[in-house]
Amino acid sequence: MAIETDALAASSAEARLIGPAARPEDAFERALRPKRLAEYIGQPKVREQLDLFIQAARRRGEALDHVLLFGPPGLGKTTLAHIIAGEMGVGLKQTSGPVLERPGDLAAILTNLEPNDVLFIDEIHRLSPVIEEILYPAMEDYQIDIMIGEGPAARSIKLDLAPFTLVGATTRAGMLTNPLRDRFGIVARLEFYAPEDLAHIVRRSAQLLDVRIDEAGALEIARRARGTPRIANRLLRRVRDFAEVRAAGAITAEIADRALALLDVDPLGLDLMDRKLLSAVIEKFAGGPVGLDNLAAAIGESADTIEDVLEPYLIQQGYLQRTPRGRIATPAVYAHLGLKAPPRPETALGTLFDESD
Ligand SMILES: Nc1ncnc2c1ncn2[C@@H]1O[C@H](COP(=O)(O)OP(=O)(O)OP(=O)(O)O)[C@@H](O)[C@H]1O
Ligand SMILES: [Mg+2]
Repeated sequence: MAIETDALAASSAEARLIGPAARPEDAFERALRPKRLAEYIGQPKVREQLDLFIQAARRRGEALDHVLLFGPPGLGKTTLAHIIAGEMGVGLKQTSGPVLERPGDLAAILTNLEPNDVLFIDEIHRLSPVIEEILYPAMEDYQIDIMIGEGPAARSIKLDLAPFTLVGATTRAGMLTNPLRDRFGIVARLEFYAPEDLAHIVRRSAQLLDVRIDEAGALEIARRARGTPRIANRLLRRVRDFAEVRAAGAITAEIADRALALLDVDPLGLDLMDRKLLSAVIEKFAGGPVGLDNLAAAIGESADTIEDVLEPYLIQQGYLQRTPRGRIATPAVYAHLGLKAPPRPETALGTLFDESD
Protein backbone atom coordinates (compact mmCIF):
# COMPACT_ATOMS: atom_id res chain seq x y z
CA MET A 1 0.00 0.00 0.00
CA ALA A 2 2.75 2.39 1.00
CA ILE A 3 4.61 1.41 -2.14
CA GLU A 4 1.60 2.16 -4.29
CA THR A 5 1.19 5.59 -2.79
CA ASP A 6 4.85 6.32 -3.37
CA ALA A 7 4.65 5.22 -6.97
CA LEU A 8 1.63 7.43 -7.50
CA ALA A 9 3.34 10.38 -5.92
CA ALA A 10 6.42 9.84 -8.05
CA SER A 11 4.43 9.59 -11.25
CA SER A 12 2.42 12.71 -10.56
CA ALA A 13 5.58 14.64 -9.74
CA GLU A 14 7.15 13.43 -12.95
CA ALA A 15 4.11 14.19 -15.05
CA ARG A 16 4.29 17.73 -13.79
CA LEU A 17 5.53 19.76 -16.68
CA ILE A 18 7.59 22.11 -14.62
CA GLY A 19 8.43 19.50 -12.05
CA PRO A 20 11.98 19.29 -10.89
CA ALA A 21 12.67 15.63 -11.69
CA ALA A 22 15.93 15.52 -13.58
CA ARG A 23 15.60 12.18 -15.29
CA PRO A 24 13.61 12.36 -18.53
CA GLU A 25 15.41 15.31 -20.03
CA ASP A 26 18.94 14.62 -18.87
CA ALA A 27 20.55 14.80 -22.30
CA PHE A 28 18.89 18.10 -22.99
CA GLU A 29 20.05 19.44 -19.64
CA ARG A 30 23.62 18.37 -20.23
CA ALA A 31 23.64 20.23 -23.52
CA LEU A 32 22.60 23.48 -21.84
CA ARG A 33 24.82 23.15 -18.79
CA PRO A 34 27.41 25.94 -18.55
CA LYS A 35 30.94 24.55 -18.32
CA ARG A 36 32.87 27.50 -16.86
CA LEU A 37 32.27 29.76 -13.90
CA ALA A 38 32.09 32.79 -16.20
CA GLU A 39 29.13 31.21 -18.03
CA TYR A 40 27.31 30.46 -14.79
CA ILE A 41 24.63 33.13 -14.56
CA GLY A 42 23.36 34.65 -11.30
CA GLN A 43 24.28 33.55 -7.75
CA PRO A 44 26.88 36.35 -7.58
CA LYS A 45 28.01 35.60 -4.03
CA VAL A 46 28.56 31.91 -4.60
CA ARG A 47 30.36 32.61 -7.85
CA GLU A 48 32.68 35.18 -6.36
CA GLN A 49 33.58 32.98 -3.40
CA LEU A 50 34.26 29.94 -5.52
CA ASP A 51 36.29 31.96 -7.98
CA LEU A 52 38.49 33.21 -5.17
CA PHE A 53 38.98 29.84 -3.45
CA ILE A 54 39.62 28.05 -6.73
CA GLN A 55 42.28 30.56 -7.78
CA ALA A 56 43.98 30.28 -4.41
CA ALA A 57 43.97 26.47 -4.45
CA ARG A 58 45.28 26.41 -8.02
CA ARG A 59 48.08 28.77 -7.18
CA ARG A 60 49.19 26.54 -4.34
CA GLY A 61 48.71 23.42 -6.43
CA GLU A 62 46.47 21.99 -3.72
CA ALA A 63 43.08 20.34 -3.73
CA LEU A 64 40.22 22.78 -3.20
CA ASP A 65 38.66 22.58 0.25
CA HIS A 66 35.52 20.39 0.47
CA VAL A 67 32.41 22.16 -0.81
CA LEU A 68 28.81 21.71 0.33
CA LEU A 69 26.19 23.00 -2.10
CA PHE A 70 22.64 23.29 -0.93
CA GLY A 71 19.38 24.61 -2.30
CA PRO A 72 16.12 23.49 -3.93
CA PRO A 73 16.14 21.19 -6.99
CA GLY A 74 17.14 22.61 -10.35
CA LEU A 75 19.09 25.65 -9.13
CA GLY A 76 22.43 24.45 -10.46
CA LYS A 77 24.19 22.29 -7.87
CA THR A 78 25.26 19.52 -10.25
CA THR A 79 26.26 22.17 -12.76
CA LEU A 80 28.49 23.86 -10.19
CA ALA A 81 30.14 20.59 -9.18
CA HIS A 82 31.21 20.05 -12.79
CA ILE A 83 32.31 23.66 -13.12
CA ILE A 84 34.50 23.32 -10.02
CA ALA A 85 36.30 20.32 -11.50
CA GLY A 86 36.62 22.13 -14.84
CA GLU A 87 38.07 25.28 -13.30
CA MET A 88 40.47 23.27 -11.14
CA GLY A 89 41.51 21.33 -14.22
CA VAL A 90 40.92 17.99 -12.48
CA GLY A 91 38.76 14.92 -13.01
CA LEU A 92 35.34 14.36 -11.49
CA LYS A 93 33.83 11.15 -10.15
CA GLN A 94 30.14 11.20 -9.40
CA THR A 95 27.95 9.14 -7.09
CA SER A 96 25.03 9.71 -4.77
CA GLY A 97 24.02 9.09 -1.16
CA PRO A 98 21.41 6.39 -1.78
CA VAL A 99 23.63 4.52 -4.27
CA LEU A 100 26.53 4.05 -1.84
CA GLU A 101 25.40 1.02 0.10
CA ARG A 102 28.52 -0.87 1.14
CA PRO A 103 31.70 0.60 2.61
CA GLY A 104 33.66 -1.20 -0.11
CA ASP A 105 31.86 0.82 -2.81
CA LEU A 106 33.04 4.09 -1.35
CA ALA A 107 36.54 2.76 -0.59
CA ALA A 108 36.90 1.69 -4.22
CA ILE A 109 35.93 5.15 -5.47
CA LEU A 110 38.18 6.95 -2.99
CA THR A 111 41.26 4.86 -3.68
CA ASN A 112 40.88 5.45 -7.41
CA LEU A 113 40.93 9.24 -7.21
CA GLU A 114 43.80 11.10 -8.85
CA PRO A 115 45.46 13.91 -6.87
CA ASN A 116 43.14 16.94 -6.43
CA ASP A 117 40.20 15.20 -8.17
CA VAL A 118 36.62 16.13 -7.33
CA LEU A 119 34.35 13.49 -5.84
CA PHE A 120 30.77 14.65 -6.29
CA ILE A 121 28.21 13.06 -3.96
CA ASP A 122 24.66 14.06 -4.83
CA GLU A 123 21.89 13.78 -2.22
CA ILE A 124 24.55 13.60 0.43
CA HIS A 125 21.93 13.83 3.18
CA ARG A 126 20.94 10.26 2.29
CA LEU A 127 24.28 8.61 3.09
CA SER A 128 24.06 5.69 5.47
CA PRO A 129 25.84 6.12 8.83
CA VAL A 130 28.48 3.45 8.04
CA ILE A 131 29.44 5.25 4.87
CA GLU A 132 29.60 8.57 6.69
CA GLU A 133 32.05 7.07 9.19
CA ILE A 134 34.41 6.27 6.33
CA LEU A 135 34.11 9.76 4.94
CA TYR A 136 35.21 11.54 8.12
CA PRO A 137 38.91 10.48 8.10
CA ALA A 138 38.90 10.58 4.30
CA MET A 139 37.86 14.22 4.33
CA GLU A 140 40.05 15.19 7.23
CA ASP A 141 43.31 13.33 6.70
CA TYR A 142 42.92 11.72 3.26
CA GLN A 143 42.95 8.32 4.92
CA ILE A 144 40.53 5.45 5.28
CA ASP A 145 40.33 2.52 7.64
CA ILE A 146 39.05 -0.64 6.04
CA MET A 147 38.36 -4.03 7.49
CA ILE A 148 39.99 -7.03 5.87
CA GLY A 149 38.63 -10.51 6.53
CA GLU A 150 35.93 -11.62 8.93
CA GLY A 151 35.52 -12.94 12.44
CA PRO A 152 38.55 -13.30 14.71
CA ALA A 153 40.94 -12.95 11.75
CA ALA A 154 39.52 -9.57 10.78
CA ARG A 155 41.86 -6.64 11.03
CA SER A 156 41.67 -3.03 10.04
CA ILE A 157 44.23 -1.41 7.79
CA LYS A 158 44.83 2.24 7.01
CA LEU A 159 45.05 3.39 3.42
CA ASP A 160 46.38 6.71 2.26
CA LEU A 161 44.37 8.57 -0.35
CA ALA A 162 45.36 11.22 -2.83
CA PRO A 163 44.26 14.69 -1.73
CA PHE A 164 40.79 15.30 -3.17
CA THR A 165 37.83 17.65 -2.98
CA LEU A 166 34.50 16.33 -1.84
CA VAL A 167 31.62 18.28 -3.37
CA GLY A 168 28.36 17.37 -1.67
CA ALA A 169 24.95 18.49 -2.89
CA THR A 170 21.74 18.46 -0.91
CA THR A 171 18.31 20.00 -1.08
CA ARG A 172 18.21 20.09 2.69
CA ALA A 173 21.20 21.17 4.70
CA GLY A 174 19.15 20.60 7.85
CA MET A 175 19.20 16.85 7.28
CA LEU A 176 22.99 16.59 7.35
CA THR A 177 24.57 15.37 10.55
CA ASN A 178 26.68 17.95 12.35
CA PRO A 179 29.99 16.07 12.09
CA LEU A 180 29.55 15.80 8.34
CA ARG A 181 28.54 19.42 7.85
CA ASP A 182 31.47 20.61 9.97
CA ARG A 183 33.94 18.94 7.64
CA PHE A 184 33.07 21.15 4.69
CA GLY A 185 35.33 24.20 4.46
CA ILE A 186 33.13 25.94 1.89
CA VAL A 187 29.37 26.02 2.23
CA ALA A 188 27.41 27.59 -0.60
CA ARG A 189 23.71 28.18 -0.42
CA LEU A 190 21.97 28.62 -3.78
CA GLU A 191 19.05 31.03 -3.89
CA PHE A 192 16.10 31.22 -6.25
CA TYR A 193 17.07 33.30 -9.30
CA ALA A 194 15.81 36.78 -10.03
CA PRO A 195 13.73 37.08 -13.24
CA GLU A 196 16.51 39.09 -14.95
CA ASP A 197 19.03 36.30 -14.34
CA LEU A 198 16.59 33.68 -15.57
CA ALA A 199 15.89 35.76 -18.67
CA HIS A 200 19.62 35.75 -19.30
CA ILE A 201 19.67 31.96 -18.95
CA VAL A 202 16.69 31.64 -21.31
CA ARG A 203 18.41 33.79 -23.95
CA ARG A 204 21.58 31.76 -23.64
CA SER A 205 19.68 28.48 -23.99
CA ALA A 206 17.67 29.83 -26.91
CA GLN A 207 20.90 30.63 -28.68
CA LEU A 208 22.25 27.13 -28.07
CA LEU A 209 18.98 25.62 -29.30
CA ASP A 210 18.81 27.97 -32.27
CA VAL A 211 15.49 29.45 -31.19
CA ARG A 212 14.55 33.05 -32.01
CA ILE A 213 13.31 34.93 -28.96
CA ASP A 214 13.06 38.62 -28.10
CA GLU A 215 13.86 40.27 -24.75
CA ALA A 216 10.24 40.45 -23.69
CA GLY A 217 9.64 36.82 -24.61
CA ALA A 218 12.62 35.71 -22.54
CA LEU A 219 11.47 37.78 -19.59
CA GLU A 220 7.95 36.35 -19.76
CA ILE A 221 9.30 32.80 -19.55
CA ALA A 222 11.71 33.87 -16.81
CA ARG A 223 9.01 35.44 -14.67
CA ARG A 224 7.02 32.23 -14.77
CA ALA A 225 9.80 29.74 -14.06
CA ARG A 226 9.57 29.59 -10.25
CA GLY A 227 13.01 31.14 -9.87
CA THR A 228 14.56 27.92 -11.25
CA PRO A 229 16.87 27.53 -14.29
CA ARG A 230 15.79 23.94 -14.93
CA ILE A 231 12.16 25.03 -15.17
CA ALA A 232 13.07 28.04 -17.33
CA ASN A 233 14.81 25.74 -19.81
CA ARG A 234 11.89 23.33 -19.88
CA LEU A 235 9.37 26.09 -20.42
CA LEU A 236 11.53 27.44 -23.22
CA ARG A 237 11.32 24.09 -24.97
CA ARG A 238 7.55 23.88 -24.69
CA VAL A 239 7.07 27.48 -25.76
CA ARG A 240 9.33 26.79 -28.73
CA ASP A 241 6.98 23.96 -29.78
CA PHE A 242 4.04 26.30 -29.53
CA ALA A 243 5.82 29.03 -31.48
CA GLU A 244 6.74 26.63 -34.27
CA VAL A 245 3.29 25.11 -34.65
CA ARG A 246 0.98 28.01 -33.88
CA ALA A 247 3.05 31.02 -34.88
CA ALA A 248 5.94 32.02 -37.11
CA GLY A 249 8.54 30.34 -34.91
CA ALA A 250 9.92 33.33 -33.04
CA ILE A 251 9.08 33.72 -29.34
CA THR A 252 7.60 37.04 -28.23
CA ALA A 253 5.98 37.94 -24.92
CA GLU A 254 2.55 37.34 -26.42
CA ILE A 255 3.48 33.90 -27.78
CA ALA A 256 5.08 32.97 -24.46
CA ASP A 257 2.01 34.10 -22.58
CA ARG A 258 -0.37 32.11 -24.78
CA ALA A 259 1.81 29.01 -24.64
CA LEU A 260 2.21 29.17 -20.87
CA ALA A 261 -1.52 29.68 -20.37
CA LEU A 262 -2.11 26.56 -22.43
CA LEU A 263 0.36 24.72 -20.19
CA ASP A 264 -1.52 25.87 -17.09
CA VAL A 265 1.35 27.96 -15.81
CA ASP A 266 -0.36 31.00 -14.38
CA PRO A 267 0.88 34.61 -14.54
CA LEU A 268 2.79 34.17 -11.27
CA GLY A 269 4.43 31.03 -12.57
CA LEU A 270 2.42 28.75 -10.30
CA ASP A 271 1.35 25.49 -11.92
CA LEU A 272 -1.47 23.05 -11.20
CA MET A 273 0.38 21.38 -8.33
CA ASP A 274 1.15 24.70 -6.63
CA ARG A 275 -2.45 25.78 -6.96
CA LYS A 276 -3.68 22.40 -5.74
CA LEU A 277 -1.55 22.72 -2.63
CA LEU A 278 -2.60 26.30 -1.94
CA SER A 279 -6.29 25.67 -2.51
CA ALA A 280 -6.13 22.59 -0.27
CA VAL A 281 -4.75 24.72 2.56
CA ILE A 282 -7.55 27.22 2.02
CA GLU A 283 -10.51 25.02 1.21
CA LYS A 284 -9.84 21.84 3.17
CA PHE A 285 -8.09 23.36 6.16
CA ALA A 286 -9.68 26.80 6.38
CA GLY A 287 -6.42 28.54 5.48
CA GLY A 288 -4.35 26.59 8.01
CA PRO A 289 -2.42 25.99 10.10
CA VAL A 290 -2.23 22.48 8.70
CA GLY A 291 0.44 19.88 9.44
CA LEU A 292 2.65 18.59 6.65
CA ASP A 293 1.35 15.02 6.78
CA ASN A 294 -2.29 16.06 6.61
CA LEU A 295 -1.53 18.32 3.70
CA ALA A 296 0.37 15.53 1.92
CA ALA A 297 -2.57 13.16 2.33
CA ALA A 298 -5.02 15.77 1.10
CA ILE A 299 -3.21 16.42 -2.18
CA GLY A 300 -1.78 12.92 -2.76
CA GLU A 301 1.87 13.99 -2.71
CA SER A 302 4.62 12.76 -0.42
CA ALA A 303 5.61 15.00 2.46
CA ASP A 304 9.16 15.01 1.03
CA THR A 305 8.01 16.34 -2.33
CA ILE A 306 6.08 19.09 -0.60
CA GLU A 307 9.04 20.07 1.56
CA ASP A 308 11.76 19.76 -1.09
CA VAL A 309 10.01 20.80 -4.26
CA LEU A 310 6.71 22.59 -3.85
CA GLU A 311 6.97 24.60 -0.71
CA PRO A 312 10.33 26.44 -0.86
CA TYR A 313 9.29 28.70 -3.72
CA LEU A 314 5.80 29.32 -2.30
CA ILE A 315 7.35 30.31 1.01
CA GLN A 316 10.01 32.48 -0.59
CA GLN A 317 7.33 34.31 -2.57
CA GLY A 318 5.22 34.82 0.55
CA TYR A 319 2.24 32.67 -0.44
CA LEU A 320 2.73 30.13 2.28
CA GLN A 321 4.03 30.43 5.80
CA ARG A 322 5.62 27.68 7.83
CA THR A 323 4.81 28.02 11.52
CA PRO A 324 5.35 25.64 14.42
CA ARG A 325 1.66 24.71 14.22
CA GLY A 326 1.68 24.04 10.47
CA ARG A 327 1.35 25.72 7.09
CA ILE A 328 -0.74 28.85 6.65
CA ALA A 329 -1.97 30.46 3.44
CA THR A 330 -1.21 34.19 3.33
CA PRO A 331 -3.66 36.90 2.17
CA ALA A 332 -1.72 37.21 -1.11
CA VAL A 333 -2.83 33.68 -2.03
CA TYR A 334 -6.50 34.41 -1.55
CA ALA A 335 -6.21 37.40 -3.83
CA HIS A 336 -4.32 35.40 -6.44
CA LEU A 337 -6.79 32.52 -6.45
CA GLY A 338 -9.67 34.98 -6.56
CA LEU A 339 -10.92 34.00 -3.10
CA LYS A 340 -11.97 36.21 -0.24
CA ALA A 341 -9.68 36.03 2.76
CA PRO A 342 -11.47 35.18 6.00
CA PRO A 343 -11.44 38.02 8.49
CA ARG A 344 -8.59 37.16 10.80
CA PRO A 345 -8.55 38.88 14.18
CA GLU A 346 -5.73 41.25 13.16
CA THR A 347 -7.40 42.18 9.87
CA ALA A 348 -10.71 42.80 11.58
CA LEU A 349 -9.08 45.12 14.06
CA GLY A 350 -7.19 46.85 11.29
CA THR A 351 -10.42 47.47 9.41
CA LEU A 352 -12.12 48.85 12.49
CA PHE A 353 -9.24 51.13 13.11
CA ASP A 354 -9.22 52.33 9.50
CA GLU A 355 -12.94 53.08 9.57
CA SER A 356 -12.80 55.07 12.78
CA ASP A 357 -9.88 57.02 11.38
N1 LIG B 1 23.59 29.52 -13.12
C1 LIG B 1 23.15 28.88 -14.21
N2 LIG B 1 23.34 29.42 -15.43
C2 LIG B 1 22.88 28.79 -16.53
N3 LIG B 1 22.20 27.63 -16.51
C3 LIG B 1 21.98 27.05 -15.33
C4 LIG B 1 22.46 27.64 -14.13
N4 LIG B 1 22.11 26.85 -13.10
C5 LIG B 1 21.45 25.81 -13.63
N5 LIG B 1 21.37 25.92 -14.97
C6 LIG B 1 20.65 25.01 -15.87
O1 LIG B 1 19.66 24.33 -15.11
C7 LIG B 1 19.74 22.93 -15.26
C8 LIG B 1 19.58 22.27 -13.92
O2 LIG B 1 20.70 22.52 -13.11
P1 LIG B 1 21.34 21.38 -12.19
O3 LIG B 1 21.09 20.03 -12.77
O4 LIG B 1 22.75 21.75 -11.94
O5 LIG B 1 20.47 21.56 -10.89
P2 LIG B 1 20.61 20.83 -9.47
O6 LIG B 1 20.66 21.91 -8.45
O7 LIG B 1 21.72 19.85 -9.51
O8 LIG B 1 19.23 20.08 -9.33
P3 LIG B 1 18.88 18.74 -8.46
O9 LIG B 1 18.76 19.17 -7.03
O10 LIG B 1 17.55 18.32 -9.01
O11 LIG B 1 19.97 17.76 -8.72
C9 LIG B 1 21.10 22.66 -15.91
O12 LIG B 1 20.96 21.76 -16.94
C10 LIG B 1 21.56 23.99 -16.48
O13 LIG B 1 21.34 24.00 -17.86
MG1 LIG C 1 21.69 17.76 -9.48
